[in-house]
Parts: sequence; structure tokens; C-alpha cells
Amino acid sequence: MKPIQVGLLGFGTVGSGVAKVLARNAEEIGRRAGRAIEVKRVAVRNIDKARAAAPLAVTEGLAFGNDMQAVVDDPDINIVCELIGGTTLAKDLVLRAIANGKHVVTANKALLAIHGNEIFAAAQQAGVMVMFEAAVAGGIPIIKALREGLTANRIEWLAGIINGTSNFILTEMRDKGAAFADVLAEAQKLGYAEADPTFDIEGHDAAHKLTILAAIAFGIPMQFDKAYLEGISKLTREDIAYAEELGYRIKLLGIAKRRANGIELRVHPTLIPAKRIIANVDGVMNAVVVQGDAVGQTLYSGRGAGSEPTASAVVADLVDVTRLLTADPEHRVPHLAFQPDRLADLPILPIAEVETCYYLRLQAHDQPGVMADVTRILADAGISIDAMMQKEPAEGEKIVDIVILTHVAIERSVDAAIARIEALETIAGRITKLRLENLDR
Ligand SMILES: NC(=O)C1=CN([C@@H]2O[C@H](COP(=O)(O)OP(=O)(O)OC[C@H]3O[C@@H](n4cnc5c(N)ncnc54)[C@H](O)[C@@H]3O)[C@@H](O)[C@H]2O)C=CC1
Ligand SMILES: N[C@@H](CC=O)C(=O)O
Ligand code: NA
Repeated sequence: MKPIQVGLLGFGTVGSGVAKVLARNAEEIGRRAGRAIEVKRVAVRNIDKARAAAPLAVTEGLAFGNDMQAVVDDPDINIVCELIGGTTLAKDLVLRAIANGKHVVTANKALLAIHGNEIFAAAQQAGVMVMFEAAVAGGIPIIKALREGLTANRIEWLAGIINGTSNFILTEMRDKGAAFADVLAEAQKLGYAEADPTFDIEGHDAAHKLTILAAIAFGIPMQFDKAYLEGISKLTREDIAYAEELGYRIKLLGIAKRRANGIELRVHPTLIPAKRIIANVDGVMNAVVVQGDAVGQTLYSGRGAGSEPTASAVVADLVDVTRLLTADPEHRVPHLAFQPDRLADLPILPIAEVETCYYLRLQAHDQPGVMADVTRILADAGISIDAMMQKEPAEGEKIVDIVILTHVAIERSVDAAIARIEALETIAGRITKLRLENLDR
């Protein structure tokens, strides 16, 4: 049978990894897919740079060029593989490929989180597949698991470490005392970071991925603009150390939770009990915990970024598309796991409505009555305390750090209580608020 012809857009970290994996495992992949999968053309910005990104044995047979549209318009190409990133050119090329009746495989989470509704509608109408396993948690087959393996379940919530760069930074800072900027530079060198690394450290990338996961888990449209996001750049060494002392690890988590009145969709640094497996997922590794009503909790872990781990997911999609090429579009798994005309209109809840536990760090003047005032304000707001820790003041200092862990509370009540506590004369400066998830409900 004639090989499937792939047009690669982009030959950077991921694109070159795809070419390497396809070349190295051609025999196995062909046996699985039923026919060979070949890269027919590659379009890049800089051909010399692209050629240098993989060994000669991989690149010598590849037709490199600069013209992205020519690849998308090439009548011999069956699958366009978009690996350039960004949301403008990538969007135009993907929509053009779809209009040309070509299937698309992409690793671009920003593109799908922001323009996914339009792209999937276009694909549906054209009867083509848009596959995106690499867009969430790199090599972990989490899209496959949610769309297919867990399809019997009503998903209650999911929570994941879904940005490799920030997990790498947090781990290196904790284990080696490394400086934030140095570890970020290392993550960039290793090909983990986005073209603009603020996407990684400020939570945008995780929120893009969470938006996609929530759409598939709950059967809702992509709603990236409603996701709450907070990154790791403001985390302090004190908070990381205090969390450890209390038996918790701080991870940048993406959390999507079904509530009676809507969906929580939030990315932020989160304390997790250190004994949980996910709390021990370190470095570039990602992990996603999914709570389904029938199966209970399942956990998926693996490399969330990097050349070949991400290529593993891209190539898996190429194989899936190849296998399903001749299937009636009605018999394929729906893009968002639910039939497109059955997506639910559930609202995304504002962060003030979120219910979780909290870590509060206060700086207080070391004098009698402070704790009584603080606990009274929390009690008045209906917030119950789970644990409290008071640090000894440093030599000659009159200010002490007090850390409070709360039971589950509504964020707006916590914020109101914080405002009242900060107004106390005995409290110095602002209170640090972090969210805490036990991941057991
Ligand atoms: N690096 C990683 O670990 C992962 C990356 N991704 C996603 O994969 C996509 C690609 O990422 P990387 O390979 O890391 O990026 P990269 O920067 O290493 O490679 C991008 C490639 O696209 C080409 N390109 C970019 N803009 C272009 C333009 N305007 N015109 C022509 N060529 C252009 C570049 O020449 C280069 O070959 C992005 O959407 C990224 O978010 C997804 C999962 C993991
Ligand atoms: N920049 C991303 C790459 C994979 O999606 C990350 O660090 O996770
Ligand atoms: Na994946």
C-alpha cells in the first residue's frame, strides 16, 4: 500500500524528534499502522538550522523548504503536522489544511485552547481529524485515556502537573537550592520551555492544557479566557520550606473540578500532601490524577516535555489517523470525546467561588492577643483551622511568621477574612495565600 505522506511544519525540538522517531521505528510503526508513514516535505524558517537538528541519516532524505503554504496545499500530503507553535500563522495553516481536506496533527495547546472551537467545527464539517495528544502532558497518553479509556465515567475532577518547565524549576530549586533564572535557562537549553518562557512560569501553558483537558473531561467548549491562572514566579523559599515542614510539597497544579453550579478551572501553586505520589513527581515529569465515578482515581505520569517524549505522542496520532483514514467520519472518536452537538453549557466558576483548603502566612508582632484576634476573624468567617505553626522570631526581631492551614472554605470568605486580618495593628505587611488540595475528595 502507498505510504501515508506527512507534511511537517516546523523542525525544532518537536519536529526533529518526530523525524527521528519515525525513522528509527519505521518498521514497528508500519506494522502497527498497516502502512508506512513517511515525511514528504518539511517547511521551516531556517533550513540550515533545521538540517542540523537531526543526524544526517534522518535528514538526508527529507525535502526542506520555507514555504509553509505549499506544504499545506500539496495534493500528495495526507496529514499536516503543525509543530511551529503560536496562534496566528499556525491557525491560518491548520484551517487551510482542513479546508484542503487534510488531517492535522498538532502539539500546539495554545492554538487549541484559544481557537479550538473554531478549528474542531471546521474539521467536523470537512470530515477530517485534528489530533493533539502531544498538546497536553507531552508523551503521556492522557488525551487517549480521557477520550477513550475512561469513557464510561462521569469525571468528577482532574488535577495535574502539566508544565514540565515549572516543575523542573521547582524541583531544582528545592533539591539543589538552584536560582530560578539559572534553572529556567537550563530548561530552555533542554528544549522544555515555550518560545516565550513566561507562558511556562506564569501558568499560561498549564492553563492552555487544562482548558483542553476540561473540555474532554466534561464535554464543554474550550474556555481558556475563563480559566484562573497564577504562576510560580512569586513563590518564596520560606513558603516552600514551611510547606515541607508541615508535610506538603508545592506544585504548579492545573485543577478542573465539577461542582453543582459549574466547573472550577484553575492553575496555581498548590500544596499537596508529600505522601501523595503526584507530590513526588519531579523534574520535567508530568502527572495527571483523574477522579471518575466508576473507576475511582487513576494516575498518569511521564515526561511532559522534550523532543522524543513529545514526538512519541505526535507519532501515536499519526498512526491513529493512518488507521482511521478510511473510516466513516461518524465512526471516529469525537474530537472532544463528546458528540459536538452534545457539548454542555456549564459555566466556569469565578475564582471567588472556588472551594478548597488554604495555606496562610502572616507576619505578626510578637505580642499577646494576636492569635486570639486572628482565630476569631477566621471563625467569624466560618473558616476552620486545620493546623497552625508559629516560628520563633530571629535574634533581635519582633516579627514572627505564623502559618495557618485551613479546612475547606470558599475563596471569597477567605479573602474577606484576610482583609480583616491585614487591617489588625498587630499584623505586618500582606498575608501570603496559597491553595491546598488533599486530592482525596
Ligand atoms: N518543546 C516541547 O517539549 C513541547 C512543545 N510543544 C509544542 O510544540 C510546538 C513546537 O515546539 P518546539 O518544537 O519546542 O518549538 P521550536 O522553537 O523548537 O521549533 C519551532 C519550529 O517551527 C519553525 N517556525 C516557527 N515559527 C515559524 C514561522 N513563522 N515561519 C516558519 N517557520 C517557523 C521554526 O523554524 C522551528 O523549526 C509548540 O506549539 C509547542 O508549544 C508541545 C509539547 C512539548
Ligand atoms: N513548555 C512546555 C512544553 C510541553 O508542553 C512544558 O514545559 O511543559
Ligand atoms: Na499527551
